[in-house]
Amino acid sequence: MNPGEITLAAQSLTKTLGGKPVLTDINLQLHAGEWLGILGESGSGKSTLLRILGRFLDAEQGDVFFRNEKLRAVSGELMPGHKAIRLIHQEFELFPNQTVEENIAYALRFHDPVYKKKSVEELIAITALESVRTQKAKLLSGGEKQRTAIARALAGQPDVLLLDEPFAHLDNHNRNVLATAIENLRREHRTSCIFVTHEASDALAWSDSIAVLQNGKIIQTGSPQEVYNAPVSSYVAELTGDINWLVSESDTKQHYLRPEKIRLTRNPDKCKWKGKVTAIRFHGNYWEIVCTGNHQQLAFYRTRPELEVGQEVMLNYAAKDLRSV
Ligand SMILES: Nc1ncnc2c1ncn2[C@@H]1O[C@H](COP(=O)(O)OP(=O)(O)OP(=O)(O)O)[C@@H](O)[C@H]1O
Repeated sequence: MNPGEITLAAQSLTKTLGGKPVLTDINLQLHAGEWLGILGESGSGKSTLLRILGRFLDAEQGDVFFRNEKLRAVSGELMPGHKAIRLIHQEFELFPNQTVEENIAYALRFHDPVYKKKSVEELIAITALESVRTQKAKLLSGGEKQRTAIARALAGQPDVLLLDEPFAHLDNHNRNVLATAIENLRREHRTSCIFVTHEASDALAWSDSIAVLQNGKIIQTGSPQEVYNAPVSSYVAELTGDINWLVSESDTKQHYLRPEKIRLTRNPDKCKWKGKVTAIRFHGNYWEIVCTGNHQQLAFYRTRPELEVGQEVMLNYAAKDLRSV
């Protein structure tokens, strides 16, 4: 597959479930090797969209294209799904009484034994499953089950991987292991992927591009930096990270400042906002300082605990960082 080639595309997809519009006029393009994150709140239609793209569900209107070829309706196929597009559900659907190796090998059952053995080894290494390779699937942790499902899907050498909330319910250790597996995947397999998540930090960290889904509509697409730094609405601004809204008497626009753009200053000439510290919250690798002044609240971050509740602070920020929507 050529880099830049469009692997999977959705054109004007519309879906109603239980009489309710769940997806409206969805247009998407996934390029070869690209990771597209679909970011949306619970109920925004993410799983439904993945099921349509993975060929498990038909849209009422619109089409799905794989390498420019319009795919036939799922209802007209003997089996749902598509060989080149692998959807990994949140339930993983492993064989519970088979080991990790056996679950992966099952996907390679039509290959010769030498290739099969080599592929299983490679996939176990990529997904960091060495320590549980002989364990039955039913005894695996959620993160291990998920990586086994990813390894098994990769065994079929799909062009597109569809991941439903890959980071949900993972503890920090399993998140880091999955992160390493994803990095291996991107480097060694160049697999294209669409993953859905309700966590902005995951979408920002793992996507080449992001599509924001709100009530079944894509309201913004762009690189993680574009979506974070130039959100199209207050909804996207708040969905993608912490926000301070600043009231302005001079216009009707909404102005905001990301907390990481705010600095402390001792120089009254540089002070743009004055207030008192009202709360200090420890987040492990940083402190969140909440201040109140002139009937407004503002939060910013510090890496050292040098402030106290009740202390007066003067704050400064660059004019370009005061954004408006
Ligand atoms: N079979 C169905 N019948 C009726 N409504 C449905 C059906 N399946 C999903 N829905 C509704 O469609 C909407 C979108 O569901 P979907 O599972 O796609 O959202 P989601 O963004 O993946 O949510 P979550 O993050 O909570 O999994 C929800 O309001 C859901 O209740």
